[in-house]
Amino acid sequence: MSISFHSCNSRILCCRSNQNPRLSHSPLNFHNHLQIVDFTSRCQLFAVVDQKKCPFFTIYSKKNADAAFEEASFSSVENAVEEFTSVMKFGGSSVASAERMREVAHLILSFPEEKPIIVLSAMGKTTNNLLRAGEKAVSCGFRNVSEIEELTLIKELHLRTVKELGIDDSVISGQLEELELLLNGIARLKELTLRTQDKLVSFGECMSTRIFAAYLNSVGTKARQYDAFDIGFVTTDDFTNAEILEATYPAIAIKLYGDWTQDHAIPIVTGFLGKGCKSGEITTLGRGGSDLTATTIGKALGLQEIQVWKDVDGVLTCDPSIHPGAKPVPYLTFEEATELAYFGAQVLHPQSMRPAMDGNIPVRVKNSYNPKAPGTFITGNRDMTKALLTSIVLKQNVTMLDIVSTRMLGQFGFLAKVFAIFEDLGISVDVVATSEMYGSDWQAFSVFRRLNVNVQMISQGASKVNMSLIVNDSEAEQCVKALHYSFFESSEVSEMDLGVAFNNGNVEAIQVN
Ligand SMILES: Nc1ncnc2c1ncn2[C@@H]1O[C@H](COP(=O)(O)OP(=O)(O)O)[C@@H](O)[C@H]1O
Ligand SMILES: N[C@@H](CC(=O)OP(=O)(O)O)C(=O)O
Repeated sequence: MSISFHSCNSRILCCRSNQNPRLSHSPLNFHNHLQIVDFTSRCQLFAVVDQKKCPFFTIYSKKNADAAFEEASFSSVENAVEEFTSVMKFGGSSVASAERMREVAHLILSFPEEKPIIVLSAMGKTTNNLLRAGEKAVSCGFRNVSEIEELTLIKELHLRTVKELGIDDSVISGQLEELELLLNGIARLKELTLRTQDKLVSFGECMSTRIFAAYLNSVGTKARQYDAFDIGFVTTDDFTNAEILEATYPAIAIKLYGDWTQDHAIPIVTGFLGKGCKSGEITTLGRGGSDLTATTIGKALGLQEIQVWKDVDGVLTCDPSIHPGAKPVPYLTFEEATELAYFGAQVLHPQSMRPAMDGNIPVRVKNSYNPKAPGTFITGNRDMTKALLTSIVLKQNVTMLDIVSTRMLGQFGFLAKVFAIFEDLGISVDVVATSEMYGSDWQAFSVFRRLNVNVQMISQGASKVNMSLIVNDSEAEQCVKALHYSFFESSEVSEMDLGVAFNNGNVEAIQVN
């Protein structure tokens, strides 16, 4: 068996949903976790949390919750919370300065009928600067920590912002002091573990939310800041890439609703952050994780809509930094959005659609710089009759492995053995194309033929929503532009424009990623 490695490839992906039957998501059944107990019109929320899974985290043990239920006649209500209508997440680019924060505040207050929960990311590129500061602290010597350029940038941005917003810097002075102390510790230890890294980056969201909540209060809009790790965002202890645990949903519903009923104030919640269920330490949900924070809150509270505010007019037909001609995609299904995110569309966090899908809650991707643009509306399913191609995603620097063996013919378990090796090495496999013998009899693409580009592999996703094509890295961006022109810019567009003729003759979906 010979194995050859092709490195420096790119995987190109255009995503188009086929007419999938409506995905049946049963809305989250609160009544497994959360009983609404109606005591003489006062509504209390009880959560039954498995203490074994989250030892440090107890709301009610099953026993005393059951006892409470027996005492009270309770009526469960459809939505756990009537009070909140939506969750609005604003990414780093939307809150990058004092001026942007003012714009976002104005945007929120321009929907008086809404009762939103706000999720914020760190300001601008603060997360990247925190990571770089941590890396420098490992080797700069503890006497030089205060000279780290990125630390200076972070301090200047946040102190300038509070000054320009007219709020007292005591809102973040403690955070900045603690940040410098942590960098000193990293410098003394000459070590930056993933656990420490999560604590380090958490300062970004902790500061942006404190500043924003203080600003809203200063302009007369009552707001309350929350660190997600303190209100029940319970995760695995997989630092830098933690997964949210089920216990999160009832916990945050209780906390946010409970506080609201005591004292109405707009919740301003840190995106991206959680707390490890065993360690009790701060974790992060993976880069771009604030999207997941927002959809988790949407599901937990059974909200009507989840809004993800970015610096682009929604999910676009390709990355605008590759092709400025990219256009907004008006509608997507959760499945399409997940595939696009998974295969590299930076615009959404790969895991973020799951809570929205589970709770069957629509997601709207909007542009905080151009709020009048309709954006992209993501739901369980959509009219596919006119859809030809949805979007093109490019994921660079993937490695393609050709496995050729005459002994593969008719052998069962061959691929299982191959994947067991990948599992042992901790390598995730994006796409697979198999045939009983090597190579493929795919016909060429007219677009690629015009570019004289050799497609090294084609693979259709199991979901039939996407098709991946492997080409050389050096040719990838021109392929994206040419495909984008063929499908989204030239007047005559047909499936045969791509000159695609697959074995089975039908073009379910083509990913140019
Ligand atoms: N298909 C796509 N549609 C929209 N944006 C995309 C796409 N692919 C990549 N992007 C990039 O994603 C960016 C928005 O995502 P992100 O940086 O996470 O925004 P934010 O920080 O505001 O949450 C855009 O500025 C754009 O450059
Ligand atoms: N600040 C974190 C979390 C996040 O989601 O940011 P943004 O919304 O700017 O993508 C990051 O940079 O990954």
